Amino acid sequence: MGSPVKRSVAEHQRAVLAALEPLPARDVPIGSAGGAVLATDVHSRTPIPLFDNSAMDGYAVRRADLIGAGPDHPVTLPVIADLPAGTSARPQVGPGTVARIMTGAPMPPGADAVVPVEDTDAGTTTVTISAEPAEAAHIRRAGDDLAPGDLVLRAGTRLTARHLAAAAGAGHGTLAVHPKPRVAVISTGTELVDPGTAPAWGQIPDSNSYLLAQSVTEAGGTPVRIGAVPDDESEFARLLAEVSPDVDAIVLSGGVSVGAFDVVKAVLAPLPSMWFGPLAMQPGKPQGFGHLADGTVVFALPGNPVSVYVSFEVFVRPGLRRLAGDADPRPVLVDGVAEVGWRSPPGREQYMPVVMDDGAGGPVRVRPSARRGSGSHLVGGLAGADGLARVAADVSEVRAGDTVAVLRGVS
Ligand SMILES: Nc1nc2c(c(=O)[nH]1)N[C@H]1C(S)=C(S)[C@@H](COP(=O)(O)OP(=O)(O)OC[C@H]3O[C@@H](n4cnc5c(N)ncnc54)[C@H](O)[C@@H]3O)O[C@H]1N2
Ligand code: MOO
Repeated sequence: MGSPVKRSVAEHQRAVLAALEPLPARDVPIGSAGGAVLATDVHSRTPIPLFDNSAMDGYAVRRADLIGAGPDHPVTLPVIADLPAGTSARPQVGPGTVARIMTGAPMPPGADAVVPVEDTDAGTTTVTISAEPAEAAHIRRAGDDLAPGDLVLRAGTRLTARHLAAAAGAGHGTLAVHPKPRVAVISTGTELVDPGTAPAWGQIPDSNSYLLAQSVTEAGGTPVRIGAVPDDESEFARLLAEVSPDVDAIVLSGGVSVGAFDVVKAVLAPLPSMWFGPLAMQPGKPQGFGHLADGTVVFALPGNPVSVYVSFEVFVRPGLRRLAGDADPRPVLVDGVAEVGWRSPPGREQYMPVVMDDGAGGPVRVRPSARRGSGSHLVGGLAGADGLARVAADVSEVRAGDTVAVLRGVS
């Protein structure tokens, strides 16, 4: 049995992204659009502000009535209306009169400035004003911010709180977004038990389905955690058929290597739409990717927990972000300086879980987070990892002081 040629990490990442397209856009209420990627440009439907309005609680006045007013020359005028924010009244403010006005209320016709209440005696039938307002004082003009038709948000924006506020202010109750991918998570392995239950001899807790479900959430998807299933081919095939109509993607762990009971490979490798093969990567060597006959995307990851974490960050997260509409979902790496040295297997691109020390303004410093390095079974050490240091396939040893590329994890 010879070793098949290994695909590089970059080739596999390209193959994954090339096979995926953003999910078709749909209109959703803006209250549900947070975190999604906008599918179309959004323009303002109205001017912002919508109408000239007061920036202060005070009095809408005709400035000409108050030329020369001051503490030593107070001017007393009748109050002809009371205008709270939200009023539909539009009283005419004639010469020698004022209207009491609150912040956000529309400026009444005839008035051309606002005097803050602090510069008055706060009267309600007549008011004594002891300041001369500047021209157009404390008026917020219609369209100061945006004119109708102005661009508010660009297609491709991942919507955050401030984007939603701008869209709402511009008159939009719904937005066209790429939906969040729904992603089923299934762990395969007869040895797996639910965490917290006592494992019998030979059994271990299923950690992968929890890692993957939470990773899907953190990547902006909606996880459907099925949990652990035994290595039974017909049961596994039935489960896939049952789950796939309800989801956009399925992330599997385990059963993709060359073992005698590798159920994922046994059931899926015969499909022409699935690719299986070794990657020149450590950890994460055996992988599968493709889709089921109904189009559901499948990521088949190796079972070792660190391999699952690394494979998610390098392939699955970018893939899910592509489904979610991100134009360039490839991971962003930063430079880090190795605090200690470690070994890397020749011919495989290594992803070493590392602690990242951001330092005080200096370069990021990194060191392996697990006592025993990048072993793919070291699930305990994952908890201390802030990111993954990438070591090129042709490098067999990282020395203290070397610069490595680091993929920062979700914190
Ligand atoms: N003869 C060979 N054996 C192996 C090779 C190889 O090239 N030749 N590759 C090794 C590498 S590298 C990896 S990675 C694993 C991948 O194997 P599988 O994807 O088939 O995974 P399993 O055998 O099902 O499990 C591997 C390991 O991970 C544990 N595991 C599985 N699922 C979970 C889970 N949900 N939670 C926690 N731990 C899990 C499982 O018990 C095994 O210890 O193959 C190597 N072997
Ligand atoms: O590829 Mo395996 O994930 O190295 O342990």
